[in-house]
Amino acid sequence: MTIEEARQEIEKLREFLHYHNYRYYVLDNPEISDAEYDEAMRRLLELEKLFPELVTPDSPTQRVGAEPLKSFENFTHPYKMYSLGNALNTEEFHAFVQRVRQATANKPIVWTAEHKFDGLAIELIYKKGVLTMGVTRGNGEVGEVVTHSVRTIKNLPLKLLGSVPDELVVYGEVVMHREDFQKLDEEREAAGEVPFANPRNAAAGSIRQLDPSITAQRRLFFYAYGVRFPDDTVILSHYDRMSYLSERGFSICFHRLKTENINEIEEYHNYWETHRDEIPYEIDGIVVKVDDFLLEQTLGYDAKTPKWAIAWKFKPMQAQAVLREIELGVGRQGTITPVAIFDPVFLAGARVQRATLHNFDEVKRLDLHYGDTLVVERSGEVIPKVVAVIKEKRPPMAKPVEEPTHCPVCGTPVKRESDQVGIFCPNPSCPAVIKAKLRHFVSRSAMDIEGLGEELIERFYNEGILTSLGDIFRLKKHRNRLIEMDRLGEKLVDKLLANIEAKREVPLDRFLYALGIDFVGQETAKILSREFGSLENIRKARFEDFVRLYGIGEVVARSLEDFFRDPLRSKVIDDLLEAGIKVKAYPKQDKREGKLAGKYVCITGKHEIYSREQLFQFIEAEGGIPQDNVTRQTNFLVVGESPGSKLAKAEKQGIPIIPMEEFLKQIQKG
Ligand SMILES: NC(=O)c1ccc[n+]([C@@H]2O[C@H](COP(=O)([O-])OP(=O)(O)OC[C@H]3O[C@@H](n4cnc5c(N)ncnc54)[C@H](O)[C@@H]3O)[C@@H](O)[C@H]2O)c1
Ligand SMILES: [Zn+2]
Repeated sequence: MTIEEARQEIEKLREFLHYHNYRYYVLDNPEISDAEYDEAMRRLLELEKLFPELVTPDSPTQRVGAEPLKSFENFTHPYKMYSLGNALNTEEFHAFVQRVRQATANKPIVWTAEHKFDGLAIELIYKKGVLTMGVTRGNGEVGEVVTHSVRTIKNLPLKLLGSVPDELVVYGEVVMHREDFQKLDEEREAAGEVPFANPRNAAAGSIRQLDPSITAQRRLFFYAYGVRFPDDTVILSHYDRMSYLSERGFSICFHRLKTENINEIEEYHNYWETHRDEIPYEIDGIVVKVDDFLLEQTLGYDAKTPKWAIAWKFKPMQAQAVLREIELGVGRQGTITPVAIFDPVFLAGARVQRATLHNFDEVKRLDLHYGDTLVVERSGEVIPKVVAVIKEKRPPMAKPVEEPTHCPVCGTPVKRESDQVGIFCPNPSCPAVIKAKLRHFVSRSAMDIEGLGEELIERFYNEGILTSLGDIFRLKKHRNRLIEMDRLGEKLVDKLLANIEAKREVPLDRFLYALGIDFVGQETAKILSREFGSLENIRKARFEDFVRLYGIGEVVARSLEDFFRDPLRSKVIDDLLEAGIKVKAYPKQDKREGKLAGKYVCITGKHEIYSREQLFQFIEAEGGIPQDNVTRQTNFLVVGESPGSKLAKAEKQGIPIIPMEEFLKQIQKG
C-alpha cells in the first residue's frame, strides 16, 4: 500500500467514525452495531501504525468520545477522563499482560478484575462529603454538567457516609437495568416514540436531558469504578479504593476479583461471559486493572486510554436459527409488526426463540422465506433482532414470507401510508387496537393505574364492560359483576376500583401522553402542557400554534392537529370527560409569574433550616429558574453559610450577590 492509498482510506475511515461518534455520543442514537464501529476503528489504528506520519490530533484514535454539547453547561475535568483499550480475545488479553510486564521489568503484578458496565461514564464531585457536580465524559477534557439529572439517581449518595476528605472525585457508570429498559422501550414504542437501541443508549439519553423530571422517571443506577483523592497516596490499592467507596455509600461491582494469577482472570472472564444475564445490568466484558496505584502512575496513558487497564470484551451475541413462523402483532396505532419465530437458540446463556423484524419493508429487504437460516443478534439490546439471512442455506422450494392483505385480528384490509414504513389496520374499533390503547393508557408512565394489567383488560374487554378508555372510570358501576368473576372477589375488585378513583384527577401532561396520540411522548406532552396550560386551550390550538414551539417539529404538529381537529378521533376525550375524569390545569412555566419571573437564580452555601431542594422549590414557585452553577445567564447569586467557589466566580463576572436572609425576606420566607 502506498502512502497515498493509505491517506485516502484513512480519510474515509475518519469521516465514517466521526459521523458515528456523533450519532452515538451526541444523539444517543447509533445507526450501526458496535462490532461494525470497532472494526473500522481497528482498521484506522492499523493504518496509523503503518503510517505514523498520517496521525493527526483530531483523529478518532486520539480523542475520547465526542465534543460536549453547547446546550449543557460545559465543565473542564479536574483530571482528564480516558476511555479503555480493548481486547477481543485471549491472545489480545495476553498481549496486554505482556506489555504491562515488560514496562514493569517483569515484577510480580497484582491484578483486579471487575464487570465492564455498559452505560455512560460520569464524574461526580463531592465537596465536604456533599454531591456538588455531576459531569459527562464529553471529549475527555471537557464534559457536560448534568448535576440535576444525576441527583435523581436513587442509589447515588447525595451525602457520603463516614469521614471523607474535603474534595473527592468519583468515577463510575450510569446504567439502566435490563428490566427497566425493557419497560421503557415498550412504553416508547407504544407512544410512537423511537425506542432506544439498548440500555446504554437509554441511560445516556436519560442523563443528557435538559428536563430532570424526565430523568427522574427513568430508573437509573450508578456504579462506581474509580476515585481521586486530594492525596492519592493514602490508599494505594485499586481494590481497597473500591471497598472504600462501597463503605461511603456507593454501589460498586458486586463481584470483584483480586489476584496475581492470570488463569483466574480468564476463568472470571469466561464465567461472566456465560452468566451475564443473571445480573440486572448489562455488561459487555470485564475490565482488568493493575491494582497498585503507583504502578499505574509509572505505566501512564496513551492518547485516549490508560496503559494499566484493559476492557476484555465478550463475544457479540449472535446465533443462527431456522425460521418456522411469522407472528403478527397489531399495535396501538394499528401498526402490524412481524415477529420471527424460530427453533430455540442460546444467546449468551438466554434461550431465545423470537425476534422482531420491525416491519414488512424489512421482511422485503431481507427477502425472507420460511425455512431460512437467520442471523439473530442481541448486542446490548434486550429484544433480539434478525440482522441477516444466510441465502446459501435456503431450502429448495422455500415459500417467501408475504405481506398480509388483511388485519390478522379484525380482518379489515390493511393500509399503507406513503410516507411511513410498514402496513397498518385502519379500523379504529379493531379489538387489537383498542386493547393496546387501554394497556398504554393505564401504564406506569401514563395514567399509572395499578392492578389493571393485560390479563384483566383482555377479560373485561371480552365481557363487553371495557371497550373504551372512558369505560375504565365506569367500571365501578359493574362492581357486583366484577366480584362474581372468576378469581377476582371483593377485596381485589375494591382495590382496583380504589386505584382507578385515585387517578380520576390527572395532571394535563400525563393525560395527553396517555391518550396515545401519534408521536406524542412524555416530553412532547410536557412541552404542550407548559405552553397551553389547560386541555381546553390545547383543543382550540392549530397547527401553527404547535409548530412554533421549541421541541415540536412539523410531523408532531401535524399529528396533533389531525387528532384534535378530527371529531372521530378526539371523541375519546369527550368520552373520558363524560366518564368523570378531571384534567388538572398545568402551572405555566414559560409565562412565568411571581417575584422572580424568568430570573436565573443560583445558590451557594447553606441555610440552617431549608434544604437545597426546598430553596430550589421556592425559586420555582416564584417563577424563577434555579441553577446549579453560575453562568452567563445568572441574574443573581444567593449566598448562604459557608459559600463555595461560586461566590468568587460570580464576583469575577460582576453578577449581583444577595445574602440568603435578604433573599428569603424578599420572597416572604424569611
Ligand atoms: N455503534 C456506534 O455507532 C458506536 C459509535 C461510537 C462508539 N461505539 C462503541 O463505544 C465504544 C467506545 O466507547 P467508549 O470510549 O465509551 O469505550 P468503552 O465503552 O468501550 O470503554 C470505556 C468505558 O468503559 C466504562 N467502564 C465500564 N465499566 C468500567 C470499569 N469497571 N472500570 C473502568 N471503566 C469502566 C467507562 O465509562 C469507560 O469510559 C466502541 O468500542 C464502540 O463499541 C459505538
Ligand atoms: Zn384490525
